[in-house]
Amino acid sequence: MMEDTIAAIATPLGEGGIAIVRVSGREAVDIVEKVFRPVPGGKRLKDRGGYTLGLGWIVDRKGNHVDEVLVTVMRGPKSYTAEDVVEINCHGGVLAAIRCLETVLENGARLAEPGEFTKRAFLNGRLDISQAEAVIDIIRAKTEKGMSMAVKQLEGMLRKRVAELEDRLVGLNTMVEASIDFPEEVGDLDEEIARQQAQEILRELEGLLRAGERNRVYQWGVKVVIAGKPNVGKSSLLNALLRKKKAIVTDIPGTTRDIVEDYINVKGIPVNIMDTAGIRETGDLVERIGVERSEEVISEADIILAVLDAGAGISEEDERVAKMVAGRRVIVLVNKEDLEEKRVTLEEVERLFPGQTVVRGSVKEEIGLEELESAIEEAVLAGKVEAGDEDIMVNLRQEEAFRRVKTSMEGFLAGLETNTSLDCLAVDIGEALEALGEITGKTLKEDVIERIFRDYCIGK
Ligand SMILES: Nc1nc2c(c(=O)[nH]1)N(C=O)[C@@H](CNc1ccc(C(=O)N[C@@H](CCC(=O)O)C(=O)O)cc1)CN2
Ligand SMILES: Nc1nc2c(ncn2[C@@H]2O[C@H](COP(=O)(O)OP(=O)(O)OP(=O)(O)O)[C@@H](O)[C@H]2O)c(=O)[nH]1
Ligand SMILES: [Mg+2]
Repeated sequence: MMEDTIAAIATPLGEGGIAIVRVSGREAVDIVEKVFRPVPGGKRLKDRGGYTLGLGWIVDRKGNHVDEVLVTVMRGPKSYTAEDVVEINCHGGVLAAIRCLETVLENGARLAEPGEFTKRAFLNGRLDISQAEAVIDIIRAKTEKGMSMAVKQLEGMLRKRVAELEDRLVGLNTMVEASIDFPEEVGDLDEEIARQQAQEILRELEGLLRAGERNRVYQWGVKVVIAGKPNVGKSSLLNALLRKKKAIVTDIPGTTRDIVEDYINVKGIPVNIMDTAGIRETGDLVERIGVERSEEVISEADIILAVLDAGAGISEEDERVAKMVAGRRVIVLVNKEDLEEKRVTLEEVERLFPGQTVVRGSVKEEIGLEELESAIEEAVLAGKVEAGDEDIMVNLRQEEAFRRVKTSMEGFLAGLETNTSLDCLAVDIGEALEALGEITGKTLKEDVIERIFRDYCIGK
């Protein structure tokens, strides 16, 4: 149990219906008791049962009413942190929340660090670290899909899978240790069984790593940059995908100069989409800076949407764009297909962007947009979709640990082949178990734990 009692505002600072000041720790009830005055006939906090609400006033040292509030008591271990928690529900104004918080801090609570409530839930064993990490993923989720995967993680999806792996490893370890400790009784290690077990563990690890890599895009999203020469319809495309008139569209080449960006949801993938200045040689200083910026963001894109103008035909400027994006993941949109006179052939597009996905359409007539979104999804998931992969999330920290488990298991298998000593095999398994423990937080070092929670919001 932690020493200090911590407090923070758990809701965003701004005008709203209600704001919550959360207090957690051994003295949570005592501290709030000092500043809470129940309405006549209402119970004192000490006498309240867990998970009940009481109406009253928060009063400061001078006896002034700070705000009218509802107070919830949740007694540990039945609370978010597994400690005594008191939540003060005050009116949703910035000052109401700050004044209630100050009153609690003046009476012995300390301001909580970012993520400290969740950290306590972890340190007190209510959540493992993969579930604690899921809490922040839920808060930051940008699409339904990202949200639903984070919720599964909070429910303990990865925790369960790691526990199963751990069971298998412990089983394998028992086999090896028994042969070391009681060679007469159990005899030599049955290498065939050990090999099979290790291979099964490896297969499971590979599945988790694959699913993790694929599913991370639903959490983090991708950066898609619209590129092309002036006047092909890049800004029109941005607006069409956003379903709002965000960027200025005119028939004057060189309209866009700044990068215009926003987020769209493409089949559950959060896409940061950017419109750029049309690429061309220009004497206009402002436009030239715009073109430089385009080149910069193009170089950082995950996917480039290269737009061509079916009516204008291929020009030197298109060649320049093609060179710029050669070797990258590109989706080509041949735009303005609604025009009578078409001057762009598929052969030319194929020559310019060999092997890339081509979509023909018209932003003006809203033709080809669906196909474009599917092409984005395909490009993002290219090579990553595998039957049997599930909605499991594996973040980079967890992935790194899984890779170490994998390396140890490969070492174990190699050891079996070369008849290494049993002691060496036991070391491999020990290392695998240690790395696995980092995923749930069993064997995490203090500084890593600190780093994980530092990214959280105050009050979480
Ligand atoms: N007002 C409020 N709303 C909130 C939270 C909160 O802490 N306060 N939460 C978080 O920020 C989330 C809810 N998460 C929670 C998870 C577990 C427990 C809890 O008390 N668990 C105990 C007892 C469960 C029971 O009643 O049996 C336990 O697991 O032992 C509370 C909140 C979202 N909404
Ligand atoms: N006929 C036709 N015109 C289009 C289509 N898409 C865009 N346009 C027109 O093409 C012109 C240029 O569109 P923009 O979206 O401003 O082009 P841009 O590529 O952003 O141009 P810059 O910002 O100058 O690089 C506008 O007059 C649009 O209305 C289309 O599918 N068909
Ligand atoms: Mg534009």
